[in-house]
Amino acid sequence: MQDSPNRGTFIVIEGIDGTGKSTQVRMLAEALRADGHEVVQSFEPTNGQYGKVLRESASTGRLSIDDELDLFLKDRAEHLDQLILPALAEGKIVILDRYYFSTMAYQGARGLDPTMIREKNEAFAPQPDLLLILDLDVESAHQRIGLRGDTTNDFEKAENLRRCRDIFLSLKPEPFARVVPSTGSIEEIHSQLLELARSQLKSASK
Ligand SMILES: Nc1ncnc2c1ncn2[C@@H]1O[C@H](COP(=O)(O)OP(=O)(O)OP(=O)(O)O)[C@@H](O)[C@H]1O
Ligand SMILES: Cc1cn([C@H]2C[C@H](O)[C@@H](COP(=O)(O)O)O2)c(=O)[nH]c1=O
Repeated sequence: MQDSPNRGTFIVIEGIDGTGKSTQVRMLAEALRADGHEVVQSFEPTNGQYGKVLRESASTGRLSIDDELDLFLKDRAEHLDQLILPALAEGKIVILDRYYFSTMAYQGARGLDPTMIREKNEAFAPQPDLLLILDLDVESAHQRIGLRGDTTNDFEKAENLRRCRDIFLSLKPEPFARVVPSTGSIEEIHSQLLELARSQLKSASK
């Protein structure tokens, strides 16, 4: 899909469950607003009609792989249409907690070909300007999920997350991707992400 001209900046934060994505999306959005930017923050799966079904399936039992892929694609198309593309067209910064790289990783970990998943997504979903992949070993990620007060769900089984992590790391050579180790403190990781985002905004304004 072609990028539209005069658009805002599209930043995506990815990684396996428990790496700190939601924490960092919130902090990055606040810091960029403090810099004077208009920022829209959001997440996938959304709380829309398709996203709700997917969220429920994490505790009630996963759908068939075909139905799961179909619903993630529909949820994303609706998200792009209703929120992401309008905000970018207005020149805003959009920061997402998960996007189609999660589909490559999680539905790829269930056996689908990540390249096929990517092609299906990129037929309608624009690439982000900056993809920040938080990387953490599965054991530490599970500890953090436990500290948050949650038990692990059907998407978060250790073997599944190991495969997801490998697929996320396979994206490292992409020119728009940066892998950031998530082993440091929340503040340390925030500083790194903010520096990468500011540098992206600076190069886009040249
Ligand atoms: N760098 C860090 N060091 C220690 N704890 C952290 C760090 N980052 C986040 N946490 C804590 O780990 C837990 C999980 O963080 P968070 O919910 O942001 O992760 P997430 O990647 O969004 O998870 P999920 O994908 O499951 O929604 C939270 O309790 C958060 O406070
Ligand atoms: C976008 C997307 C998400 N998932 C999975 C990954 C998570 O385990 C759950 C819920 O997300 P949250 O960030 O923990 O709230 O959904 C997926 O399998 N495929 C996707 O495309």
